[in-house]
Amino acid sequence: MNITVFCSAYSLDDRYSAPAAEFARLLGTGGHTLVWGGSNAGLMGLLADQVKAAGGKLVGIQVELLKHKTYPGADELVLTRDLAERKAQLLARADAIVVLVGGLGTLDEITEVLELKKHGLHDKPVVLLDTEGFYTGMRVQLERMDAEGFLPRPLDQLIAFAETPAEVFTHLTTA
Ligand SMILES: CC(C)=CCNc1ncnc2c1ncn2[C@@H]1O[C@H](COP(=O)(O)O)[C@@H](O)[C@H]1O
Repeated sequence: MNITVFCSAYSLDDRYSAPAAEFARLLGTGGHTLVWGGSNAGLMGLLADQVKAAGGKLVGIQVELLKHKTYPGADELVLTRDLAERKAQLLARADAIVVLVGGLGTLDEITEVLELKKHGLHDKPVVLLDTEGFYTGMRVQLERMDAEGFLPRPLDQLIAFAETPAEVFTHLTTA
């Protein structure tokens, strides 16, 4: 399976980096391909190292403006002109999307993927790994949208929430 992953480009402490590394190992040992932003920075670089060490493949979708941060060992590297084209490629190359902890870049990516899914423009599984309750606030917001009529489809058809890396793969195999 080609799994597109959105996550932080910053180095984070063990509470966040250990579950990300475990997720990456499961992805690699499961024989999957990591499709990601193609960066060597922070959690993105750690993810790529762990997937590679576990025998998985790497497809990087990097953007021209950040090409100096490109991960050197990807099996395939795509260079896009701008962030919009990169987001389109990250989605196009995915069989499923997994979201780990991240900042504004991650929020931008997950919002676009959910908005397109809302409109029926794709129907790929989206799983959010909610490490350390990092996404509690976003989940509360999404559940309120769901409960009060702001979404055309039930929330659980748009996104699944996992608390552990193993649970992410349970969602992906039953999706
Ligand atoms: C100087 C530095 C840290 C460079 C970061 N270099 C980057 N290289 C590739 N993709 C990125 C980069 N920064 C953000 N992104 C995109 O935005 C997300 C991370 O942004 P953030 O840290 O969540 O907000 C990633 O999923 C990725 O697709």
